[in-house]
Amino acid sequence: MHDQVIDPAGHDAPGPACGRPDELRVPLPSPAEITTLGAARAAIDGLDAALAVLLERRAAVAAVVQRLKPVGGFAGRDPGREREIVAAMAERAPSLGPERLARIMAAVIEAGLDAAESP
Ligand SMILES: C=C(O[C@@H]1C=C(C(=O)O)C=C[C@H]1O)C(=O)O
Repeated sequence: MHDQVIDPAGHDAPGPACGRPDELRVPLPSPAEITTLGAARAAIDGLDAALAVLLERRAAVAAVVQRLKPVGGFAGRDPGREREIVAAMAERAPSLGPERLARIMAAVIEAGLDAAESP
């Protein structure tokens, strides 16, 4: 279904391949090639492992932005910037579309701001 995956923590569970601490390589499973429930769940577990790494790193970078902006945190929330982010993501994920991505990214952004304020 997809390439061998190397778990950086050395566990058996599927995980993103991290060749270096600053690099993440993820095999993208092909939905059309998945034919069993177990394979589908294994594919989701691999994707979720990569998402977790990306979400944690995104929150850490968003926390840097909060320290650099004149007004950070929830008080400095920037709806225009958030719309730009969603529009750019909608180009890469057209099947999700801007409305669903806006909901997803609102949750991601709020969780990141929350983590920055209460680490
Ligand atoms: C990171 C920023 O601060 C907030 C958080 C954002 C994010 O997590 O992407 C985007 C806009 C702001 O609401 C920013 O202004 O760029």
